Amino acid sequence: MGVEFSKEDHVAYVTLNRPKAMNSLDPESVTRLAEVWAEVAKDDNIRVTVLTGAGEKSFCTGTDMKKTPPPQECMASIWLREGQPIIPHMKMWKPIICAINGYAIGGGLEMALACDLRIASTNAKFGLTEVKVASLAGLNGTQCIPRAIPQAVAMKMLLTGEMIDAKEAHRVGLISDVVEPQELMTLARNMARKIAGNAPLSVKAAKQAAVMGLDMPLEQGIAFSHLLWGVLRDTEDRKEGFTAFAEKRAPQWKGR
Ligand SMILES: CC(C)(COP(=O)(O)OP(=O)(O)OC[C@H]1O[C@@H](n2cnc3c(N)ncnc32)[C@H](O)[C@@H]1OP(=O)(O)O)[C@@H](O)C(=O)NCCC(=O)NCCSC(=O)/C(=C/c1ccccc1)CC(=O)O
Repeated sequence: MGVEFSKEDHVAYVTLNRPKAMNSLDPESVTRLAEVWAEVAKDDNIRVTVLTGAGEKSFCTGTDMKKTPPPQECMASIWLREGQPIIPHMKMWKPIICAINGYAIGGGLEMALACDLRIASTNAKFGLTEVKVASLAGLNGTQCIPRAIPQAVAMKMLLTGEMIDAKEAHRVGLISDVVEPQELMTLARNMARKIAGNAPLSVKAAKQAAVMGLDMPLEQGIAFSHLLWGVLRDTEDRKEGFTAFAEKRAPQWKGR
């Protein structure tokens, strides 16, 4: 199976599973990913997702260039019917952690950029290499990489197609943590459990405020954030959070 999907303790694990092809995305994997993200979005038991790749060499090297023929349909009809194939399916207020276990190239790095947290193993390498194969980092790369890291480094990556290693990615802030390959999933699981242990509506609101606020002037962002706080103010979970603190016990979240 090109994509594995499992759930444990409010955490979903999505694993790209074509290690012999560096976990590149063939058409079947793209279709399956859309189904998996739809399930993640609608399952109230899932509070956070870890996206990773099988094996130790590669997270994902983007489009499977050997198994992806040009579609028979013209772009206009595809675009006006369903839009983009990958990133829109990842749009949700539940956080996604990308555990990058090797190469994150082309569409692979673009998927990582669509995640909220990026952690990587020491052997990871990052590149938007589409210009080397006469294509474009058109899933989100041309827009998200200059917003994620300093512009000079972003433009160098976009225009040369050169890769950067995990140390450099950490230095420029593309990833938050770098660990030895054998420690990556432990870190991902611990991070996911920490997030899943927090109040689910608060976590979603924090993501919504941060993501939507990035496109707003500061004053509007702060006003939006305060209104979101107001939305949470009267929830059962907020009362439970304050009561549990006073009673020195762990809170029991209901997600309402
Ligand atoms: C990652 C590499 C640098 C690794 O090199 P290495 O020498 O270590 O290993 P290889 O022998 O090269 O790889 C092993 C095995 O895997 C196959 N492989 C690797 N990547 C791909 C791939 N992307 N497609 C198909 N097959 C792949 C490789 O052929 C080997 O197979 P074998 O010979 O054993 O049968 C190196 O592999 C490398 O450079 N890979 C290509 C990375 C790349 O260029 N990625 C960008 C792809 S384009 C893209 O992602 C796009 C996304 C997109 C944008 C906008 C809208 C939709 C999609 C652009 C697009 O689709 O147009």
